[in-house]
Amino acid sequence: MTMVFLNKEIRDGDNPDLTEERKTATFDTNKMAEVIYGSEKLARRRREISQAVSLIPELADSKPLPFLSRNEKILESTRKVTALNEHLPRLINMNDEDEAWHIHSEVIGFEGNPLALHHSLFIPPLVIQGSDEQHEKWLGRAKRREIIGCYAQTELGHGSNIRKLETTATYSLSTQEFILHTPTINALKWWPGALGKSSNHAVVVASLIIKEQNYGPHLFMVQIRDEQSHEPLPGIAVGDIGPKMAFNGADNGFLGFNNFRIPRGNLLNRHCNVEVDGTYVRPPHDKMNYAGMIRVRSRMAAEQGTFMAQALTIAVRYSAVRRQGFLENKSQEVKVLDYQTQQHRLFPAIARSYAFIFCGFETIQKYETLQNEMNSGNVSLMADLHALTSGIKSVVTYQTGEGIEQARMACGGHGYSMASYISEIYGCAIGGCTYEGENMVMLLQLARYLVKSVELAMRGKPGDLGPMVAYLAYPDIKVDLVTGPEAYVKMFQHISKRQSIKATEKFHRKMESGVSRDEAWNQCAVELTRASRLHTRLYIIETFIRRVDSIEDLSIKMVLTDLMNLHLNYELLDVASYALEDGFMSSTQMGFIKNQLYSSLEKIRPNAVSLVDSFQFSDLQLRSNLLNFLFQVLGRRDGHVYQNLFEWAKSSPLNQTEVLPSVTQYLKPMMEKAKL
Ligand SMILES: CC/C=C\C/C=C\C/C=C\C/C=C\C/C=C\C/C=C/C(=O)SCCNC(=O)CCNC(=O)[C@H](O)C(C)(C)COP(=O)(O)OP(=O)(O)OC[C@H]1O[C@@H](n2cnc3c(N)ncnc32)[C@H](O)[C@@H]1OP(=O)(O)O
Ligand SMILES: Cc1cc2nc3c(=O)[nH]c(=O)nc-3n(C[C@H](O)[C@H](O)[C@H](O)COP(=O)(O)OP(=O)(O)OC[C@H]3O[C@@H](n4cnc5c(N)ncnc54)[C@H](O)[C@@H]3O)c2cc1C
Repeated sequence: MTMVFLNKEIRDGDNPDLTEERKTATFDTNKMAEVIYGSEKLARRRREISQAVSLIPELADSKPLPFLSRNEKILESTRKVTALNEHLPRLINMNDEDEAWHIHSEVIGFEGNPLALHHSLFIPPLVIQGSDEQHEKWLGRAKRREIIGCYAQTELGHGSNIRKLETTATYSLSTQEFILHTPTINALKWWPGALGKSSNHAVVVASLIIKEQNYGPHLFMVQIRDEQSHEPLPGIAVGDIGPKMAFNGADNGFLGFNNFRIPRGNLLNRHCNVEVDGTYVRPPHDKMNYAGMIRVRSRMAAEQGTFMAQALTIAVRYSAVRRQGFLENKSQEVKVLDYQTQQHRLFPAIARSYAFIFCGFETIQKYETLQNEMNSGNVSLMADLHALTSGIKSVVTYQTGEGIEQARMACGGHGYSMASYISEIYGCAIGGCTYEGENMVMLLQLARYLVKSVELAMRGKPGDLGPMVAYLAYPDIKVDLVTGPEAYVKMFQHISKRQSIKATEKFHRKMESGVSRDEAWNQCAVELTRASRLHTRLYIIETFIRRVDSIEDLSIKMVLTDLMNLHLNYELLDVASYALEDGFMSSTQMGFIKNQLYSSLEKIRPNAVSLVDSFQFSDLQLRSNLLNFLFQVLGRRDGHVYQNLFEWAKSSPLNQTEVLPSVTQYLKPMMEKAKL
């Protein structure tokens, strides 16, 4: 039975420790979900979709994935994604990307699947870079899933430095074709998700060569497999790159071309073109072909925020049912969630999840504005958004990795078991530190922008600074943190500005001493990446404050203010040395920040479980359901972890027989031999 108690859903038969937590919450989790996901409708749709999915047995896992071989994982993820394909039109609005993302992550989970990249990396570049005629030819087919595609950019020898990609697309004047070629082993495409065994099409990034001149990376639509037999087309070598740290339900692949010909019309040519006579038509921005990467990076804050939120949902629920050790009362052991160290481990990460999701939605909107502007020929926003998303991508992926690892440790030994599901989430999330631009490389992209901005400010041209970096020209006026969030922002601005200036000055000094520009840059790179991180963390703080300010519901605003204060104090404490160094922050202020942090932990404690419940991940999504098979169990909404852990262990294939061949073949003979 389900009853509503103080606006909170309490279910009969749940672990009483979790029920007690849900009763103490001061807010309604449905209302919080509306704030997290942006509207009542979006939050409600997620619940409706989860509910509908839970009634379709074939969408549940038929086996626990950690017990499967790689082939079985791929078969199972493909079974689910194709079954889902059949149900999709009934379950979601097919034009709504958020609904599509939600239902896929719910059904497929983190292991990846052969269609994951089709929607996130194959269709979007086709939309962004393809002309209307090309949309007509391929987009409908792709959307209907008549063809399956991937995004093939990275090569064995080059991923970060895409100007040096070795795959060539040489224009043949005589046949009006492009000839795709892989001149060396290093030039093999390497890593693209779903390329290895599943895709029959790829958006391939290759260096465009016309009359022996290299025009740099361009995007081409390439059919790589026969649509009937699924065999690679002649001139194509393609396969799987083997098991990875995660995403083992997906077939990341390699791809090589042996003078493989494609029609001239396969260059994605909305913004650039090669005419019949070989004349190259330039795009309106040099880096137009990189626009798709900005798009993916702009989505990563919200995405990573939800990855971390899933790990935290598991860890916080478990911490509320796990009892170990004593506080004052020696007759009953305490919930581990009552330990200050446990709270310090988990609550700042909850705050970051909220912060990343809020920041993520703002960034996605910024990208949509950019996309509309680009469509009408205005590319002036590209540089700003490239810098911003480069920083956000790097900071959120790193901090998400930290947060998930804390969640794992917070679950003690059971966190280390695959029954927790946390290792799978971790493996997937930290991939984000590398994919879509290695973090250091992207931080250095933002640093270019910061250095230029500092130079403008130094040259007395603060009016030329965009709103994102206007603070670099602000005067240093000491602040009293007691006055609230704005003072924290000013303190952070000082820290970030000082680091950007220090790094820029060091860079200038190096060049003045005769070191070349590139070498000077490299000698300052650590300081430059520090500046980028500080700038990005400041931006995330500002978006958090903006979001909380905009909330009208008082009960929600109060708990989010507690979470925001925790975030402000945690972030500032983490970077305080920068402000202590130049005396901008006093040791008294430092003590104040620490005390505020500890008091925030206490304030959040009664709301901790409801703060993670508010993300409204279903048990299926956390792989904690027992729908029609035993699966990961630690984050279950009902909190019954122990009996389900035992069931999980019993379902291990190793336990299907009492005596394993390893014993009969090796251990027994060894022991027998020892007796002689
Ligand atoms: C449906 C879902 C199902 C289930 C869901 C459940 C679970 C799964 C969840 C998630 C998983 C999802 C997806 C799968 C995972 C992975 C997919 C991964 C895909 C990839 O990785 S694709 C490959 C990505 N590769 C990269 O990002 C490469 C990085 N490198 C670069 O971008 C460039 O090389 C770099 C570093 C920018 C340098 O380029 P270049 O050398 O050309 O430029 P310069 O450095 O010289 O700079 C010159 C100038 O140009 C400016 N600039 C650079 N880039 C841009 C840009 N994009 N826009 C605007 N301007 C740009 C730069 O700032 C310089 O300006 P300046 O001269 O300073 O003014
Ligand atoms: C899970 C996963 C999925 C992926 N999916 C796809 C996909 O679908 N399609 C696709 O095309 N690619 C994909 N990739 C590839 C990915 O985009 C690249 O691996 C990534 O861009 C990093 O490039 P790299 O491997 O060349 O790293 P490298 O650049 O070789 O990095 C190695 C080290 O060198 C450092 N480094 C490199 N250049 C610089 C520099 N200029 N300054 C300072 N340090 C530097 C880096 O910081 C890093 O520490 C995927 C990768 C992963 C892990």
